[in-house]
Amino acid sequence: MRSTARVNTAQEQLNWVLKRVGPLPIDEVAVREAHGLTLATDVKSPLSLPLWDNSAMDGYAVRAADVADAAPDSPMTLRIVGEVLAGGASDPSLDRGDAVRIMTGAPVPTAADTVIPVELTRGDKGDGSWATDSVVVQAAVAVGANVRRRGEDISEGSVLATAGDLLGAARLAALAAAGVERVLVRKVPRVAVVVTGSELRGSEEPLKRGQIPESNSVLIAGLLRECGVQAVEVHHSDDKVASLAHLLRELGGSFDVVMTTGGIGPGTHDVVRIALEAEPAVRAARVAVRPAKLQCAGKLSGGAFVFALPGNPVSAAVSFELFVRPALLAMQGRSEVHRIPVPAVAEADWRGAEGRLQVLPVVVRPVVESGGAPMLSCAPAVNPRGVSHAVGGHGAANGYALVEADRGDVVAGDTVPVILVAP
Ligand SMILES: Nc1nc2c(c(=O)[nH]1)N[C@H]1C(S)=C(S)[C@@H](COP(=O)(O)OP(=O)(O)OC[C@H]3O[C@@H](n4cnc5c(N)ncnc54)[C@H](O)[C@@H]3O)O[C@H]1N2
Ligand code: MOO
Repeated sequence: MRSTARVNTAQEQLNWVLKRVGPLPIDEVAVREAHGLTLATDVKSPLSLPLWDNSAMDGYAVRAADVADAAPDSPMTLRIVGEVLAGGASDPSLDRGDAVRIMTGAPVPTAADTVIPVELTRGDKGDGSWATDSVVVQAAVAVGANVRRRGEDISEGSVLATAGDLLGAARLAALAAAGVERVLVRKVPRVAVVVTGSELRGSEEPLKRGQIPESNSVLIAGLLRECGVQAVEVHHSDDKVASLAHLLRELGGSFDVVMTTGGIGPGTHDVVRIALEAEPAVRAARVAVRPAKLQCAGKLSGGAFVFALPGNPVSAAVSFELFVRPALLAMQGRSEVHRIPVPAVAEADWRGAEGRLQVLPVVVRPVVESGGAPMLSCAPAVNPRGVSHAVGGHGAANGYALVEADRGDVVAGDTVPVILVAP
């Protein structure tokens, strides 16, 4: 492992990481199994949506010209010559003065051009009731009213989804509606997480002096799920350099990404840093960001990309947000790997990070100033003087305020960029 001589900016560190990761191979999966995956190719719609002209209302399919003179004082009576239900394949013909009962979603007969909702007609039992043999229309209707035209939503052959799209519920429904059964997606990285620290108590063990409950694996596994990595293998290292180095070698050969937390400081027992010293393509960097200034990342000899994150829980979370999340999305071939900062009004004063990008966990909420436009406000979720260990307050944060290195302190009422990170 080598160490950077100078302090990098967060952007430089991110660029360094992104240069060393690329999209994983492609898999073919059923649309119904593809939720949360990333599309690997553009998909053109094999069908037009709607597939054919169909009714937007329960009512009568007519020729608008036949009822052009209808009015409350000169109603017109139409002869009912058929009925089409949703799913019905019939195409009844209409002569002048004919109507066909039609239900929402049913194909509009070729000979009709307009649908009159049943509420606007008089039937067997008066206004708005259904008619058996003839129906009375008391108003003219515009040609094409209540007809959903073939292809008005999506035309056959047009691009329905683009390589790099996250396949969320709406996108998958669009593909399913267009008759797409299978899609090509990027493989999801296989990720192993190793937590280190002899002070960490496993679940259900009693707490002795000096011990704390282990929480970083819960944090990291959750953050991984939030960027598409569902299956995560978690290891608890015993804090011996030799066994950790052995574990990292093993995991490095069978995973795409290995993440560790803790043990990268300059301390005498910072075993991750020591274990990674033998890895030539891993780099220890000091980054001008607060928290999360210590970053070790790079390619393990076995092939996996390693992120050795600081042990402090909020530092680990911020490292994940700044460097790991974009890399994992890039590996999945996602077209957009960055979050979009939005402006929010600071609810309190706080000290900036003097020469470092401050990434402060905040609670972001919508506010409506009297008479003004609605906007967002943000309040520190943790004490800005001691962020990196404040795992409790961090739990309430739904975003991070990004205060640039040269900006100085923040004063209540200032506008600051925030990124929203809640799932
Ligand atoms: N002399 C210096 N000391 C420290 C420096 C420095 O530059 N010079 N940097 C500080 C910063 S910044 C950080 S961040 C930490 C990095 O330390 P490590 O990555 O070695 O982390 P640990 O010492 O192992 O742990 C730090 C802290 O986090 C708690 N922790 C660790 N793992 C977990 C876990 N899985 N679940 C919950 N909590 C965890 C651990 O108990 C410590 O309190 O170094 C500073 N020191
Ligand atoms: O810089 Mo450490 O990595 O914040 O808490």
